[in-house]
Amino acid sequence: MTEAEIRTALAPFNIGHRIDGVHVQEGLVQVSLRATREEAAGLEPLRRDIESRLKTLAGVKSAIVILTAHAANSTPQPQAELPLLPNVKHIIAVASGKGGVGKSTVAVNLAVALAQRGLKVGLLDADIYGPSLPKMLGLHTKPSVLNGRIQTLDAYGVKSMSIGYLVPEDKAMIWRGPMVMGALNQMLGQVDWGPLDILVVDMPPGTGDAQLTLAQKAKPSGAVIVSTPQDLALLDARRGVQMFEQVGVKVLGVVENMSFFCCPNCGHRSEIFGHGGAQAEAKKIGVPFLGEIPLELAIRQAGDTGQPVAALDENGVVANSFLHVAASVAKALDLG
Ligand SMILES: Nc1ncnc2c1ncn2[C@@H]1O[C@H](COP(=O)(O)OP(=O)(O)OP(=O)(O)O)[C@@H](O)[C@H]1O
Repeated sequence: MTEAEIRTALAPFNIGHRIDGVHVQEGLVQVSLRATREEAAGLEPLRRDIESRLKTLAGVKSAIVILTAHAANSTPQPQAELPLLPNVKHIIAVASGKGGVGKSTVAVNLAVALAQRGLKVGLLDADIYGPSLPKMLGLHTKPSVLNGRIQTLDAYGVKSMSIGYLVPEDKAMIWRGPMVMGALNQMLGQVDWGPLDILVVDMPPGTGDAQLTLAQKAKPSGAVIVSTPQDLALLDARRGVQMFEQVGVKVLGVVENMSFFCCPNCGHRSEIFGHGGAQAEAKKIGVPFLGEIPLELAIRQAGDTGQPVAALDENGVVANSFLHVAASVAKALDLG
C-alpha cells in the first residue's frame, strides 16, 4: 500500500482540502485532516468512517485518522507545530537523557502526588515508542470520543492519555518521525484535558529530534530531569539539561531515582548505584535538586500492577519521597 493509493481511496470522501498529511509505513496508515475547532465535533463521524474504510483496504494493518483542530481565523499549523493548551496553566516535561532510569515511574508518581496536593493534574505519555501508562495506571480501555474530543482516562485523581490507549502498542513502535508528531499533536490538541493546573508530560527518553521538538513546541513551563546516581546516567542527564536550556525551557531541577536501598529485613542501607551523584551534579550545573527516591521493591511491584506507590502507601517513606518532589515542583511553579 502506497501513499498515492491511500489518497485515491480517500477521493470519494471529497476531503482533499482537509488532508494535511498521509503517512504509510509497513501497512500502518496515518492520515491527518485539518478542521477548525468549531468544525471538529461535526466531522467526528466522517473521521470514523474514513478510518473504518482505510482499515478494510488490502495491505492496511492499522489506520488512524487524526483531526487537527485550529482556530477559525488562524492558518492551519504545519505538523511540526503542536497546539497550545489555553486551559492548562503549566506543562511540565519529565525527561531523562537515558532510558530505564525510572522516568515514567517518577512522572506517574509525581502526577499522583501533585493531585494529592489538591491540584488539577493531567498526565500525557509522550513516549510513543514505549508507552508505559496503560500498565503503570492499570488502564486498558479505549478512550471514548465526545463532541469530537477524545476523553482522558482518569485514575488516582489524574487525567491521562497515552498512545497505548489509542493503538495497539506494537503498532506505534515502528512509526516514523512525522507520524509521531501527528500522534503528539492529537494527544495534545484533540484530547479533552479540561482546565488543568499541571499537565505532566512523560517525555520519550533521550535528546533526539522528537524530544527537541516537544521541548520547543509544547512550550513547557519547566523540565524535571530524572537520573540515577551513576556517572553514565548523570552524563546523559547533563545532556538533557542542556537540551532544555538550549530551547529556553527552565529546568526545575533533578530527581535522583534509585538513590539508596534499605533492606526490608534488617534496615541496612545500601547505596547500590552510589548515592548523592545527582545532587552533586545538580549543584555543579546550577539547577535545583528536587529530591531522592529510594530503590524499592514496592515501586517496581506497584508499577507492574498498575497501582502507583504514591497512591498506595500514602504515609510511607516511598510515597513521602514523591510527595517531597511534588512539593518542590509545586513551589517552583508558584502553586503552593
Ligand atoms: N525507585 C525504583 N525502585 C524500584 N524499581 C524502580 C524504581 N524506579 C523505576 N523502577 C523500575 O524500573 C523499571 C524501569 O522504570 P521506568 O519504566 O519508569 O523507566 P524509564 O526511564 O521510563 O524507562 P524507558 O526509558 O524505557 O521508558 C520499571 O520496572 C520500574 O518499575
